Amino acid sequence: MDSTDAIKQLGGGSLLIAWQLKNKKVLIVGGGEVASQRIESILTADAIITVLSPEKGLHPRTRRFIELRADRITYHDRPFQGPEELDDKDMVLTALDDNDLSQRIVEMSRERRIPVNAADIPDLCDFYFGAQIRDGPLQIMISTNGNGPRMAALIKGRLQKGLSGLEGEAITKIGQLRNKLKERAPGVGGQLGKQRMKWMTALCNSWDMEDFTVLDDVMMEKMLDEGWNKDQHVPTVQEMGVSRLEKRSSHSTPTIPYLTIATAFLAGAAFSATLLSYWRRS
Ligand SMILES: C[C@@]1(CC(=O)O)C2=NC(=C\c3[nH]c(c(CCC(=O)O)c3CC(=O)O)Cc3[nH]c(c(CC(=O)O)c3CCC(=O)O)/C=C3\N/C(=C\2)[C@@H](CCC(=O)O)[C@]3(C)CC(=O)O)/[C@H]1CCC(=O)O
Ligand SMILES: NC(=O)c1ccc[n+]([C@@H]2O[C@H](COP(=O)([O-])OP(=O)(O)OC[C@H]3O[C@@H](n4cnc5c(N)ncnc54)[C@H](O)[C@@H]3O)[C@@H](O)[C@H]2O)c1
Repeated sequence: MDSTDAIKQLGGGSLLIAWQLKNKKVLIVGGGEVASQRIESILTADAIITVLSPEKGLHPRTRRFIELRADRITYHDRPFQGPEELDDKDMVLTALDDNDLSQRIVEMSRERRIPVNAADIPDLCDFYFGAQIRDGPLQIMISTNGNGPRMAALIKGRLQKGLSGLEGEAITKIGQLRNKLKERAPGVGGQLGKQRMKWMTALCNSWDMEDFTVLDDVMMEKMLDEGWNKDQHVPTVQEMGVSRLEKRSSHSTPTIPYLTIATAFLAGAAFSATLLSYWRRS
């Protein structure tokens, strides 16, 4: 990537970022199907939403969001009135069947330097939405940079097939462990920061991702006591007594992924007993 040619050729894409919208004010103009998808995405990001649309144009999903999430959504049953609608807003989204109005709202937003997305005018968008895969803290966005939104949805399906469905849980556990580590080794940057990063990186690299899902509070403390606190040793799965007999292979199979040896033994014993009694009867 760092070759001269590669550096000279950088460009033509968009910046992929995880925008932090918590408690920011988002205006959505329009209440149809696309608006309902926007509301879902924006609610996920904990923003405060204002929806503007005549009541007769509301999609049933939009209606449901408005009814059920009054804590986050203010709804106005009226058409867009003018630039004052943009006062205090941190982001503006249009999802309108009126291309001219959409364009004017983009211009108004631009004058006020408010980031704006117009669902019907890609060329004027400051950012695009993408197909999303979410699993707890794991967020994957697929973007075709405006070329083929349906393709993004199809690629999402492909990627989902390759995930175990346990990644989100594993990441949650890693997040908890990182917080505990930061409590033991506080501070930003410096030598300690480097050591912390090295330990976390080595740990993440050496365990199977799914193994992290079995960690509980006690095991995390043990890992830090017997790992980090002892010369920053990276504990192995075996040292931690993590026993894994079965790994969930597909996103769509909601089986219990981990069995303790005892449970597996009991299950095995019960199976053999059933088999034996069947043989005796026949
Ligand atoms: C990914 C997704 C996310 C989301 O919307 O949340 C998304 N569109 C989705 C679906 C979808 N959209 C359309 C179809 C019909 C088939 C087709 O046209 O392909 C389908 C398929 C379907 O519904 O299955 C029609 C369409 N889309 C845009 C226009 C305007 C235009 O292009 O002029 C038109 C009318 C075109 C026309 O009139 O012909 C524009 C945009 N749509 C984007 C995102 C941005 C680019 C993202 C990217 O390139 O990756 C961008 C640029 C702006 C934006 O919206 O931010 C979501 C799938 C989510 C999922 O299923 O998981
Ligand atoms: N980006 C995407 O993913 C995507 C996908 C499909 C369609 N689109 C485009 O997005 C737009 C919206 O699609 P949709 O299916 O939600 O359309 P829709 O017809 O269901 O919704 C249009 C909404 O605009 C509202 N509206 C109209 N005039 C208004 C005004 N003056 N003030 C406030 N609200 C007003 C209506 O009440 C309605 O709720 C279309 O232009 C479509 O081409 C984008």
